[in-house]
Amino acid sequence: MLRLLLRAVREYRKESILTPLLVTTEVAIETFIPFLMASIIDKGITPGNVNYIWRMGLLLIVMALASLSAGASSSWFSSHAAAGFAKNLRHDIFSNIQKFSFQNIDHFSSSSLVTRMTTDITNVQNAYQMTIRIAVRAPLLLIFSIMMAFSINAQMAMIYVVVVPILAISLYVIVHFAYPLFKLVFKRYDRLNQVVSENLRGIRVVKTFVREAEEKQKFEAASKDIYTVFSKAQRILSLNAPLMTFMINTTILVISWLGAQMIVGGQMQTGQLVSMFAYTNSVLFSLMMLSNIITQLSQSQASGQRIAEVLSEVPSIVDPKDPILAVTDGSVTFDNVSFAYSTVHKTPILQNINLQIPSGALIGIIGETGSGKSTLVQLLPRLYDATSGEVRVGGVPVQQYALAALRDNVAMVLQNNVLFSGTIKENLRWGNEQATDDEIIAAAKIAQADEFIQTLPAGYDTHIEQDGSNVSGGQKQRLTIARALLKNPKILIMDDSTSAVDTATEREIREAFRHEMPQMTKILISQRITSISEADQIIVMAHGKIDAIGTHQELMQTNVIYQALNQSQLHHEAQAFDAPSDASPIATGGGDVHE
Ligand SMILES: Nc1ncnc2c1ncn2[C@@H]1O[C@H](COP(=O)(O)OP(=O)(O)OP(=O)(O)O)[C@@H](O)[C@H]1O
Repeated sequence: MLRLLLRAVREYRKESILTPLLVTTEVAIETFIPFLMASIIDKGITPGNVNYIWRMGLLLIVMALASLSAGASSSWFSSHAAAGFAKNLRHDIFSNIQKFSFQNIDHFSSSSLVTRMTTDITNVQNAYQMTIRIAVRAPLLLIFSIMMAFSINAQMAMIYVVVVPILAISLYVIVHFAYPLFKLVFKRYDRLNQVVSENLRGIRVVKTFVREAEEKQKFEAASKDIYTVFSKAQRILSLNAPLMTFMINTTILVISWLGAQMIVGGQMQTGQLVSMFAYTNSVLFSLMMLSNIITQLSQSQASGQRIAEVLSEVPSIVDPKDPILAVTDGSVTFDNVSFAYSTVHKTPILQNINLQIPSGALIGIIGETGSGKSTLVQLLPRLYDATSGEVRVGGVPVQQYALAALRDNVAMVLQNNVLFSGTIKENLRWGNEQATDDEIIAAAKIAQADEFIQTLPAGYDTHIEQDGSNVSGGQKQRLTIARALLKNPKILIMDDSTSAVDTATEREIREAFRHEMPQMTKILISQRITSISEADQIIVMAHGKIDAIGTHQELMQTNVIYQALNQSQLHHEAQAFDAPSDASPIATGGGDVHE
């Protein structure tokens, strides 16, 4: 784990090395100062040697200044190095996430990835700064002070041999119990992030369904969970402070008592006792620092592990060794394909799919919800890879293509596709950065988006808000279709992506597809029979299998599921027709069904 994280030090190596070097200088000078003080007292003050006091006093000031500047610069370098290290870590994680397949993202969940990129990185940044500065300073101060104390009075310094191991063992026990709780805290943070991001993304739905109170409850439960675990961990850690204080006071008491005896017995001088106090303070202070470091590092260890997990996650879908860069046509073959989302829970979502789609065909896919329609088409641009069997596009197994080439040629429009903040033109150019204005308008015309874009005050330069919140559901869908068309793909998949478009406009889109892009294979997934009834072939999916393939007429004759779907939709339409006009869900020409 450590090696993986430390790769992010990179250009901050110089600062990371300079910091401990400066800290060593600081500590070496700092521990020599009490020794000098003792000698000023015993050789200067006690015998009244003013000259000695001046000389040593001056040296003392120089040493104090040197220690101060070494300390200050080490502190500056350490914060600079830690901030840079965190910046690089963030960059590395983000770059790796960009390579993740859907499967990799499913593995972590997006809210957990957010916690890892924010809270966890801040923890590791603090830990790094601590490691290169205080984690060097504390043990050095401990060792140097013990050495100096032994050189002054070995008998008295023996007290450290008792105190240090007692504290070390108690610290180990405390951290041992606190560490698992900190690991748990971060899992709770994931949950909190999930609640918050879900709420913010769905704020309109929350308000429409008046679910604010429930959402608040969900948030409070997640927040309380963090509080409970965190305070339990802190309760264990809080044992640390009284233990330290007890040990410090006992040690000072023992040294005072022993020191008084020795001075009276003539085995020790006053200056030496003063410096022993100073070293005792340093030893105990460094132990306190060490205990803080250990507890802090134990918290950060959980964060480090979570970051390392993301960094070491191998993208499950990558380019092959000698990738094919061109897709020759839009034909599709599924050769005995089965698929399961998780390698752990192996329940197959698709089972033994065999399918041949000729290039340029218009294919409809229908089936009850959860029957595997979206899963089936997601295998084409390799959003997921088949668990067994082979998926071919243009006669070539999809795994043999360069991912960019494959995805440029297999465009997908999802039901809830996303628009980004920027102008309409900028959004459409996601499909093709080089697209001319004429090409953009042509694609928008096919997607039946041009008409409404022209009515907007700034036309194609109209600004789209984040998530496309200032356009209607149907307008958004038409823009995302235009964006996909600009790729000029060999295969266009529309996964329920006209669900919010009224039926008349939807028909115009289909007509435009037929006339303007006959070479392109078009795969339309829909819940509405009217959306796919004109397709060359319709695939009926049920429970992850193909139940039937045929034209609308054939399926109406032979397929029970298709007949049932048709029947229920006719029934719904009739009900809608009978209903009072202001309650009618049937949209009329040009309007969209709002989300
Ligand atoms: N990322 C995922 N991880 C695990 N299971 C999933 C995932 N996506 C879908 N599933 C499961 O796979 C099954 C098929 O889902 P899929 O989205 O392919 O169905 P669908 O026919 O497109 O449904 P709908 O018409 O409602 O969109 C469902 O049982 C669903 O719960």
